[in-house]
Amino acid sequence: MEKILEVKDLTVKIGEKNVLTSINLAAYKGRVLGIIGESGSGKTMLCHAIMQTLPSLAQVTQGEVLYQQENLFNVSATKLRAYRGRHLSMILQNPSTAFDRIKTIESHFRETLKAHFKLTKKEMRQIALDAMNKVHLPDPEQLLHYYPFQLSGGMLQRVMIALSLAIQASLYIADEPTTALDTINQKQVLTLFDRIRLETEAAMILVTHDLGVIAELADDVAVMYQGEIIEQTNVFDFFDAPQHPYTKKLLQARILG
Ligand SMILES: Nc1ncnc2c1ncn2[C@@H]1O[C@H](COP(=O)(O)OP(=O)(O)OP(=O)(O)O)[C@@H](O)[C@H]1O
Repeated sequence: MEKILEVKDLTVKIGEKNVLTSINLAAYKGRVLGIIGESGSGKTMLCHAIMQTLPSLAQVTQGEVLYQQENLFNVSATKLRAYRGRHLSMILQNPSTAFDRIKTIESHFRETLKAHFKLTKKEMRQIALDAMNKVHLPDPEQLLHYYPFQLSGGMLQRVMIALSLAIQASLYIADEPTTALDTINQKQVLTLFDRIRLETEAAMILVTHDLGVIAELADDVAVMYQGEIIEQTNVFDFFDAPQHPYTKKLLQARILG
């Protein structure tokens, strides 16, 4: 298995409080790592630490985030920006915040592609159309002229995924990507992630509250509790042989629920 990203012994504080304590995890090519845990357990902070977008109050007191062997805490801001747009892709819970409301969908594709590749307008247009077709957006030609506010949340989520596909990101970090969507769109987005993982062999980190999402997509699971990973295992052992009392409780709650 090819390791794309590794977090080593990472501790992050806000004030006196450890929001992340000694986190160790890895994301592998073609595999989905599901991160599950209750509200406030540090899942979003971990995504921010990986993307190097921690709030300014947060202080990294120890540890590393290694992308292809390079510690992201030590790379220059320019290189980091290039990595972020090109290799590490964050799929947000609320897609509307990721778009500029005064720019068309085509402008978003152009800006993203221009930042990383030398392409003609025609080539960029074709890449955008191909990516939108892959995520089953209806009438991509027409959509290129639309503004973000003219699209539904589910469609915007798919445009965001299409943007990551267009640049061929090698790691997708999705923080509760389906929470804001209705059931039909949730299902479509999950199916899409599964296809992307198979077709592109990208690594994925998928943060969720939802055990159903874990069951459907994850290959490996990390359980977070109060800023720590308390259990990390493959998805089969997670459901069939949970070790930690908190994990057992989490699974029990689902059976009862
Ligand atoms: N800007 C901030 N300033 C201070 N503390 C923060 C800030 N953002 C988050 N925290 C704290 O960091 C801890 C981890 O929060 P985080 O948002 O990562 O949890 P989470 O597991 O993603 O929760 P949720 O599932 O509700 O999104 C929490 O105790 C939270 O109160």
